[in-house]
Amino acid sequence: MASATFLSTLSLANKNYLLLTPTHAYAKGYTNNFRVSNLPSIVVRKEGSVRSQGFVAMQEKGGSTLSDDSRTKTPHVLTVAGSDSGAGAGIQADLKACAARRVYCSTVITALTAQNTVGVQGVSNVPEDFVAQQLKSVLSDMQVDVVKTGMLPSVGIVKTLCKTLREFPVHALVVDPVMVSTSGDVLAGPSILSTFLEELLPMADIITPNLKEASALLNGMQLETVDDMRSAARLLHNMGPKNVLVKGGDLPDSSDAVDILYNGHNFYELHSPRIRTRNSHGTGCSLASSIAAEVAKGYPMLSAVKVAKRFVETALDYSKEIDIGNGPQGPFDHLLRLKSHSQACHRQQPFDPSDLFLYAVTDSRMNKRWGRSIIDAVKAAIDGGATIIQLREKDAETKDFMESAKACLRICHLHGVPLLINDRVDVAIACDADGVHVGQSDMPARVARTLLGPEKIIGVSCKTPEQAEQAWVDGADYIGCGGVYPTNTKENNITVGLNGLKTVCMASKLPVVAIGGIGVSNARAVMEICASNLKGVAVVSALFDRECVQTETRKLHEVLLGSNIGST
Ligand SMILES: Nc1ncnc2c1ncn2[C@@H]1O[C@H](COP(=O)(O)OP(=O)(O)OP(=O)(O)O)[C@@H](O)[C@H]1O
Ligand SMILES: Cc1ncc(CO)c(N)n1
Ligand SMILES: [Mg+2]
Repeated sequence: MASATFLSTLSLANKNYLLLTPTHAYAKGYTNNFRVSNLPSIVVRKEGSVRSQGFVAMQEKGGSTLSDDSRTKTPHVLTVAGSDSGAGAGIQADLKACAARRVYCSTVITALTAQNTVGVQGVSNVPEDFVAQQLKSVLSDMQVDVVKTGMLPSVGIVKTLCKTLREFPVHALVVDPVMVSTSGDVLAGPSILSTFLEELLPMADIITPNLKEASALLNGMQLETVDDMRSAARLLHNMGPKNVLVKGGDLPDSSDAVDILYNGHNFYELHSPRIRTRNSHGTGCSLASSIAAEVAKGYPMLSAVKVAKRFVETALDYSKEIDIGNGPQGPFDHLLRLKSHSQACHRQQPFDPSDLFLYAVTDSRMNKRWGRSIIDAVKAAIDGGATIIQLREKDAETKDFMESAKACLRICHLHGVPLLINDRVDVAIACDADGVHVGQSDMPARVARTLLGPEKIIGVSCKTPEQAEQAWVDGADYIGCGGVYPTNTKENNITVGLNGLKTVCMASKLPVVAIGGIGVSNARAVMEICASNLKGVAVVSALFDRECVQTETRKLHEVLLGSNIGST
């Protein structure tokens, strides 16, 4: 939409900079994060006249960046749409889709709708001048890359938008010509059609009508087949938008959800399997927002549409069982997070330090030696009284490890026992384990926390108070301290002894589990160091390098029950 012009040249730190507006810089591809790699670095001043005037100072070729002054551009979509109180469509869907697609989303609200899974019970338009005020607030301050429109309920609002966009040009405009909700309620009446066609469509980089909307824009043309969708796309393209996506979500008798993209040169027939679900309210808004998000990241239109369609399909598939509202069309879950909480067997319990009481750590070599599978080993340990399981499978192939971990997780959850994965944060994520245990040379706990999120359990092996302090700072949930006694399970492992264990316990607020050479004969001595945060013992050989895992676990359980764990 915008043509780039350099506004002037400026000298900063004895180097020459070209001044251009952020929008122009974007339009020319001069930004760092838009995949235009062989261009000079962009410098945005944090304070002072350059930034506050809304300009981007771009260093001339060959120079270096002003490092402490540089800012990375965050992809930004502005949605101009109606609010849906049920939060399945409209502004709320746009915010969730943009969050899921990882771009920033600002919002200009054009109307409030009282809406739920049954239908639309009421609509109240926002006054035109207040829509104008919202648009100006956002566009005059923030560097919006893409504007996406949804419900534009009056001619005045459409005109206001077009006027403001001429004043504040953006990189791209995505128009979802929302007219009628799936429940059949009118969201923008026929009175807006002529302004829509004459003013808004010619400015659009893409329009995304569904079958009914394409038909309304084309004077009631009948659309029943994919060929009809192609004809409609061509006719709509003649009205000025650079791309047309006719969505076939409502195409009768089609096993696939087929959309037609036309860019004036080529047709692309985009298929995805049709998900059988009640929860498809807001697919159109979400698709358009996701397209806007990908364009804001710098992707070309065809890739943006493909990614967006795949995202909607994945989210619909994921959300099939979500049960919200009593009407015919429910919302779906953009962030793919709701299901695990609604399924009882996956309910994540908060970490309970007393789970460290009898901590069983599997070992692939020992299992092999005794001819048992990892699943049998875990079952036997749980039957014997293990209160937490860690899978430590140093030799396993990743694929096998993942499959066994999933099976073990099911068993552990049936018994209310948490399952942790040693070292392999990727495997923990892939099988949605309860957490990980990492050593000093593994992935730092702080990084694991970022990847796993706030709820998962993270344990760290520590031998010293300094390591224990770092584990706390990094957000670990517990410390594994050892080797308390010499052990063959781990090569070159320094033994810290009971004194080392006590020192770490005293130095930390975190719960501690002792590890290394511990078994029935010495577990009591370990627990008798009397540190209130020593919550249990972790055991490998004493359980798994034995003929009967269940019997050994039970014996250890009895010894621990007789000790005074965490009681002082
Ligand atoms: N059941 C489904 N399975 C897979 N994809 C679907 C399904 N329903 C719709 N889609 C896809 O979702 C996107 C949105 O299309 P749809 O025709 O549902 O838009 P819409 O009618 O504007 O939606 P809204 O209810 O938000 O107004 C399209 O890419 C479409 O192909
Ligand atoms: C507010 C709003 N915008 C768009 C749609 C279309 O899904 C809807 N139902 N509600
Ligand atoms: Mg729609």
